[in-house]
Amino acid sequence: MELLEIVKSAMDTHSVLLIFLSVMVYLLYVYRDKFHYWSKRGVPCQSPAQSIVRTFRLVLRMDSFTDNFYGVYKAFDGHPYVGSLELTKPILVVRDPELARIVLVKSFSSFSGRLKSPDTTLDPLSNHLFTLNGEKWRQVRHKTATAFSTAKLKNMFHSLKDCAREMDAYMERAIGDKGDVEFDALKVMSNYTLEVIGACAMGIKCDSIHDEETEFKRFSRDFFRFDARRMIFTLLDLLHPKLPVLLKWKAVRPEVENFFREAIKEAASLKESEAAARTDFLQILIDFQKSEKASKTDAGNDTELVFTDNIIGGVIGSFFSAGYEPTAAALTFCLYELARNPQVQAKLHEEILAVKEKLGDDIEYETLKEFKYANQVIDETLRLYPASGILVRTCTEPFKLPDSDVVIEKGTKVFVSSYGLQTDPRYFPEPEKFDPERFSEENKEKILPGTYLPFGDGPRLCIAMRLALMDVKMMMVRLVSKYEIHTTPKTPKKITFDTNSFTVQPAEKVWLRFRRRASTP
Ligand code: HEM
Repeated sequence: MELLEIVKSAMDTHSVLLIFLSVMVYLLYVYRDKFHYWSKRGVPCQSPAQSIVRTFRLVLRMDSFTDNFYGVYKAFDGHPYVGSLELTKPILVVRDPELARIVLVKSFSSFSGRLKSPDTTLDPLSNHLFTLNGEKWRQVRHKTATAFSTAKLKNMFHSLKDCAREMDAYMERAIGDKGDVEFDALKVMSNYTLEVIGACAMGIKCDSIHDEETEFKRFSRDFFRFDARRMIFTLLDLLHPKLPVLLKWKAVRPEVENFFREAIKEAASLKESEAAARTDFLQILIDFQKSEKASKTDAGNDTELVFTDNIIGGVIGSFFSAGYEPTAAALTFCLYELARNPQVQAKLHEEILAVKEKLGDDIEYETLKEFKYANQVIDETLRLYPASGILVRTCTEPFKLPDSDVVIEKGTKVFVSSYGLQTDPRYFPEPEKFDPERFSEENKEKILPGTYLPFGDGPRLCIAMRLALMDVKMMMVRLVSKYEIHTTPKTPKKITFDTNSFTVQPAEKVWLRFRRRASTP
């Protein structure tokens, strides 16, 4: 029996409690000094027991990441920051907009790290933009960002439209003569966004719209999934950073790694044999690699490439995972809120009719700009459901917190609770109310910097923000122009967050009814 299976079966029994209680007692004894790290520095903090319970709730997937840190945010009202521990390591939770801006933007040089970069030999595909740090991250980010220029986005828009047409055909077939259909919205939107990311990332078809459990779907989900394997990896890493390496424990499962390696190899060899120029991310990364190799040969330089095959694999794999899940969730949450707020949906539909009357039925890249209220709906949705309720940074050089003597030491992780800030009544009155007017032209200006961070902020801001917004907006507008969206008796009254995912995903199925509009032929 594989070690993982043994641990999994153990988790079904009470022995798991016993194991963790023993670990807690052991840790409390061995690391008793470290538990007072923050209180010794005069920083308001969770008690050691609270920190340990919080960490275990996270590792055992009893809380989502967002809720876990939101608990800290709520409990320390009036404090700009809160000390806590990840088992024995100090972490700082930021709950003040100005400090959030300092960490993410103004003092980026002191907080340029995010997660620990995994061992490159043991776990090569785990090295990508989310985990790279320092100069390597800067080089990869700088080059990869060119894949999201306006010209490239315009090209991607054509791929989006092809996928949207396929989606239309799927919806129409499902609705048939009945006039309406009930869908698990996240599933259908995930099928669509995976198809989009396949086209943009590798110029391929994933064949996911027709609802089959394709390998692309399974492995893209698994790339970042917070499953039992990753839970053990996290725990080992927290106990001692060398443990995963010593035990040869990889964050990305070997099957997932092999799948992406093979898929990339196949797509790359197809490109070699094609005459037409390609503009997908993989092609762009391959081109970087080629020019890097050429310039190193010319200069007689044999230093390691930035765009190695492993980095290309990691970037593409992470794009698949980070690309399709949050975009699908954002679309699902938009549709959910539109269904629950018919007056908002009616206003959006009016805007769509007005724009179509002015510019014609076909939505083009330029036309998208006209849908101002659609932007407000998306902005408000991402306020209530940000893809990541916390933004993580690692301190890369000692930093003195403003107006205090507290120095954040190199290596300390800093968590900005974006969900806490975005749902704080001080910054967003009646925070639970879905109100797109908060983002109208005149109200938008009143939003305090550092309180609205759905794509993060600063140099590590989501690299694909413009693509994601274009994708969500186009599909939402298309759907609302053709269908009325309604809740059903099965639609959850309130969204709870999935504890098995790093990103904000609904824990329950979001059932919605799509009814063909009378005016649609
Ligand atoms: C609605 C959809 C999306 C949302 C809400 C979202 C949100 C985010 C957030 C909050 C971060 C962290 C930023 C920070 O730490 O400051 C992030 C980072 C990132 N996102 Fe997205 N994202 C979305 C779609 C995508 C897509 C489609 C891709 C890829 C095609 C992508 C690729 C990335 C990458 C690579 C990073 C890491 C950037 C770095 O550290 O340099 N995201 N995203």
